[in-house]
Amino acid sequence: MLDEQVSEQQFYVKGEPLFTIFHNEAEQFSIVKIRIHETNTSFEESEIVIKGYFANLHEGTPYLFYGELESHIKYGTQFAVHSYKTFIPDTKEGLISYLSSDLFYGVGKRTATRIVNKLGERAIEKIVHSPHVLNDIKGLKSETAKNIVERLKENQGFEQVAIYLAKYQVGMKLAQKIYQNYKDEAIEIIATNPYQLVFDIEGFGFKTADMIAQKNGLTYDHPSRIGAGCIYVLQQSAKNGHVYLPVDLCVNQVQKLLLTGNDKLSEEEIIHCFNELNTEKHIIIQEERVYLPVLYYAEDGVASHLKRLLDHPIEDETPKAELLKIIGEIEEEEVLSYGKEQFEAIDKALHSKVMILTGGPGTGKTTVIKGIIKAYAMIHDLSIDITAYDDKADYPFVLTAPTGRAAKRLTESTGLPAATIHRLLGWDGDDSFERDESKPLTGKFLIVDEFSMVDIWLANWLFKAIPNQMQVLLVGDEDQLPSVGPGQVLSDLLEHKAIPFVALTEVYRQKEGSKIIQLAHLIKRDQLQVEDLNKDRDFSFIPCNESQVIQVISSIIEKALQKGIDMKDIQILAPMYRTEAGIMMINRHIQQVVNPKTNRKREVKMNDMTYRVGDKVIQLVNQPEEGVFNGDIGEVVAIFKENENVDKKEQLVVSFDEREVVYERKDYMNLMHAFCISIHKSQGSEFPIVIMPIVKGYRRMLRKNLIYTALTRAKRSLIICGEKQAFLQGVKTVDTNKRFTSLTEKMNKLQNVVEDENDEEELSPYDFMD
Ligand SMILES: Nc1ncnc2c1ncn2[C@@H]1O[C@H](COP(=O)(O)OP(=O)(O)OP(=O)(O)O)[C@@H](O)[C@H]1O
Repeated sequence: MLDEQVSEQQFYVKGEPLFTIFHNEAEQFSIVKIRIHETNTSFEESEIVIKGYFANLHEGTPYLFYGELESHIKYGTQFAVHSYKTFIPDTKEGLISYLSSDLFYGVGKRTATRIVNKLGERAIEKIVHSPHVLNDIKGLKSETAKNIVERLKENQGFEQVAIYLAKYQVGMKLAQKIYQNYKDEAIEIIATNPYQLVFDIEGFGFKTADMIAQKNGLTYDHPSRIGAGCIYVLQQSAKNGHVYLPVDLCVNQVQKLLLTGNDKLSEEEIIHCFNELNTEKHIIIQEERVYLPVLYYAEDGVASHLKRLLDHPIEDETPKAELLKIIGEIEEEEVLSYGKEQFEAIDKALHSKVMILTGGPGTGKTTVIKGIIKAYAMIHDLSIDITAYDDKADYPFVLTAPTGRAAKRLTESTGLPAATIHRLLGWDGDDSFERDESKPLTGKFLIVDEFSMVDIWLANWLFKAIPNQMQVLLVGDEDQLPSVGPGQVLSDLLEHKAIPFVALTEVYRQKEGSKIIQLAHLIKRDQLQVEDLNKDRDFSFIPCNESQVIQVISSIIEKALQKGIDMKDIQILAPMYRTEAGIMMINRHIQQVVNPKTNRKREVKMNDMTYRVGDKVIQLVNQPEEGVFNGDIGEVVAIFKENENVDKKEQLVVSFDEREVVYERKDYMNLMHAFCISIHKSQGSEFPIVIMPIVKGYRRMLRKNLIYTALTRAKRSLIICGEKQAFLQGVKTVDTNKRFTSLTEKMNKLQNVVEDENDEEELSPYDFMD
């Protein structure tokens, strides 16, 4: 008979986890095999599969699970858990094995026995209420004693919070953050004012707060609800790229969001609440604009750091004649003659504190970067060879780009070391960096490639870390998609006009006969005609309708593989995930073509996906501790079963360029198949062969900058398949979703630039409403 820890009306299973069969990290849903110690159900075997939303279950620790038996056609009898808690044993043996379980680091059987001998069967209660009782245990280090108390408190408090939140589908990670933030008051705060969590806990959404509030009877006009609604609206708009929202538009969106049946909040009520949020610094209202503070200060930071840099002009001016001589020598070495724009770009970059270089594909951006580096080195009598510097911190050139692939490309094209911006700045894996004003970057000349991908937050961190004396060159293609994160830093800086810039327009690669480049520039200049889609050496358009697209892609790939082309060199790019010809469907079919099931190849299933050895996969989140980042592409090279490794866990090993990363089942969702990837994820990368389906079903996404970005990823060959009409319509559709940003204006103010009134677009907030 169990003690009073078990409520008699409920079915329970008391037992210890043996291993996890399935774990969904996002939802914290797990299926776990349990060794049964005791149960009041009719289940008679010694082990059972349980399922439910759990906080961290420790193998070997006894738990009490409440719930009910369920019978599943395929999986047999399972126990569906409604709630659970750690089972604290009250027998001497039970307590000893509990205290020596892996829950309490550093406590072995001997120490556990000493604790129980000394404190008796109510040992846990005594420790939690009077931790000093552990002081007298022989051989127990004070650090270990402290750890025991913390784990006990944490485990009990945290479990309660996790159980409470599991009802609302809030996962363990978030529950953990909430518990850390509020400790013992967590449940009280969640129940009485869940909206508070939207302010305090990153990742806790308004919708969840609203759900909890409704269950707990909070009214629709609760002041915290309006505040949380406003934060939610601003967070959502940041996901769409906006740095702020005009007050009118924000009020309107909050009003829509908070509409409950017939209960509509008045504009006055909402504005009143906005003013309070502003006073409490949860939002910033300025000039009829509403900002999230983090974005407001990021924008301010970019403007003021750029001003700081521009206020420290370059001191040595190289005479024109000397520069001409130097550039002439470089032309000889490189066996080319710089075009007029290219010469201007080199000259200006050498004489400017900060310069922006833009240009489409093949206009010579890389050629110019190399020219600038060589000329700078010659003027300042410096070596370009990094091995010539004993201390790497003395190396004058700092090359960087926003993604790993873009940085790698920069290294390949210049022959110089380049790193991602995150690595350069020493990212802590969360929300800050090691490098800033107090520990700035070292070096003399900073070159940032693919700058169109840099959002306002990252730009702020980057500019913050640039010391006064460093020269800066920002390189990008303004016609590409803007950054995924909020802001449009490159185009805002170009609009500001006070930073020197050169736009390269003459196309050099076209001279080598590239149809891809020609198409890119025709799209850029809005001159593309249907005849331009005729077949060429490096381009073809295969007409087909939406239902045929996957079949067509499959046969293109089959033929390519027969010709001996490596699948690594082929990349399918599509704009949408879930349509008939979307990324998910394409991946599923292409996996059959490229890497079909065989008896020899191991595979694992995860929801409706099967990962097989040999599959091409893409990383979906940043995992800096493993050295893999969102967008990295790799290959599944091994799959291990639980009994094949010391961790006793199923494992999937992916080989990325230089490293192998081991994924446990709970991490599989950080991966996806990558035979086809989204155009957004392809930014900053290039592939020898690109296959690009374009059909009317993608209509919602087909925009000039999206198609342009996809097309310019192809290095050697581009195959488009689909509907010509959809393509032609897409390249004519300009992305009118202007982002609300105020960087240009802030820079103009700081630098006293008078705005040209004719430049102001006639836009009102209502242009942005659905
Ligand atoms: N002035 C020049 N004379 C002759 N060839 C040139 C000149 N400038 C560039 N090229 C050649 O044109 C091609 C494209 O140049 P580069 O790679 O520098 O352009 P890019 O703008 O960096 O292109 P992408 O963005 O596509 O990488 C290269 O083969 C380069 O050698």
